[in-house]
Amino acid sequence: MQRLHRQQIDLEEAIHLLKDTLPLPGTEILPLTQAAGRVLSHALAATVDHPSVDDSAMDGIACRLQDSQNTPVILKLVGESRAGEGFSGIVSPGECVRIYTGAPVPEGADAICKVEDLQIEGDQVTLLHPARSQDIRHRGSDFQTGQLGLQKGDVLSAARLALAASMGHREVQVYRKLRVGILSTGDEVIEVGEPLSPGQVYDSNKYGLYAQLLELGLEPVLLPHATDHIEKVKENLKNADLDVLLTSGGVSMGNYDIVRDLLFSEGEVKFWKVNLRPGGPALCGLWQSLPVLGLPGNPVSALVVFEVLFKPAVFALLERTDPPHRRVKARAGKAFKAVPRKTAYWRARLSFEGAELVVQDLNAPLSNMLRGLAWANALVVVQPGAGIEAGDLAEVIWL
Ligand SMILES: Nc1nc2c(c(=O)[nH]1)N[C@H]1C(S)=C(S)[C@@H](COP(=O)(O)OP(=O)(O)OC[C@H]3O[C@@H](n4cnc5c(N)ncnc54)[C@H](O)[C@@H]3O)O[C@H]1N2
Ligand code: MOO
Repeated sequence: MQRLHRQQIDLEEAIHLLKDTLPLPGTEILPLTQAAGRVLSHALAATVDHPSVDDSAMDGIACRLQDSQNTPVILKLVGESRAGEGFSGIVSPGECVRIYTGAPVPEGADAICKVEDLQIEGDQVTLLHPARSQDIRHRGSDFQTGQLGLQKGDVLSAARLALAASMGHREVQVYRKLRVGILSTGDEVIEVGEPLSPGQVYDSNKYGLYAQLLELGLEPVLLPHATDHIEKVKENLKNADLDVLLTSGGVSMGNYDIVRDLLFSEGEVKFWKVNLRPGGPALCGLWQSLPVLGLPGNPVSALVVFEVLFKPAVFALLERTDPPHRRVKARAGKAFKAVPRKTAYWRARLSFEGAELVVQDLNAPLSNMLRGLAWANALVVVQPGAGIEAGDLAEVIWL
């Protein structure tokens, strides 16, 4: 068995080691309708120019700029340019063409006067205000053929999917979703819905982690609950076809901490214990080449370690171009205490007081107090030995 003693490491190092333990998922090609929220595995370049021609930004008339500056002025209407069907002639001096938004600007014209600034009577158009060249959208002014529009690691938001379509892509190549097993351990942990005897607790971690995995765009796989016996755990892992395993419970100093025992006796431990509160006993390693992240059993610890360790590691693995967290500075409404040698992540509530962001403690400091986490919309980051006094500016992760 590997020695049960391990040096505590900092969170940044833990994120790095975990990232190096996770497998890079393969890729798949998806139609745009199935790609929302997925991460691009390749950059995307435009296959067309956008706009594809010089077109009008306004409904109005197209004319020559030099004909239209001394208003009012009367121009002769000689035709029409509609979106999809342009005017085939040339706009000569003193002439104009009716034009609509998105329609090609005809040859000879270099300015647009919008319909609100015109009076049209038969083929006589009176411009009440000068036409503007700025109301022409030039070919390729949004993007040109070959120009990179999206990068590897970009998450496909609504606007990016729209951009992909606009650039001419019906399908995109994205990372497959990692299949992540969720395994709860602990003899006292029972399924919600069953009668609860004293000393038992409902399995909340399973559901919290399930939702966190969905939010992260991964595929959660619920495994049957394991009792505190190593053989049972191994049995549950058979045929599970996983890329990664998240366990909860059984990683601390108890005699029945089976995840810890499994990795130390039969696996390869990458790290055990992180300078973190909550979540100090987090454990990471390989078991039969399966990456395992052992989350502490305490419900707040399990979900916070997912948020501050697992999530950033997945972002780094996929080289996502967005940061895993929105970090802001906020005025502390109350003091937040430091923990010796550990970075603390206190559950808190962030809100605007006037123009200022203020962060309040939720008075639920213990790692079994799920109510506090459920109300929290922020984590206050307190560096070791550097407590935050009421009124100080605090570093905050906005959840
Ligand atoms: N002597 C020491 N004891 C403990 C230490 C330590 O450093 N020295 N660390 C403490 C910290 S910090 C944490 S966090 C916990 C982590 O313990 P485990 O990961 O081994 O978890 P368990 O002992 O199995 O359970 C802890 C706690 O959480 C409840 N639990 C477990 N699973 C679930 C679940 N799926 N849903 C809801 N609640 C769950 C369990 O009933 C326990 O109350 O260790 C400390 N001890
Ligand atoms: O650090 Mo343990 O994770 O609560 O309380």
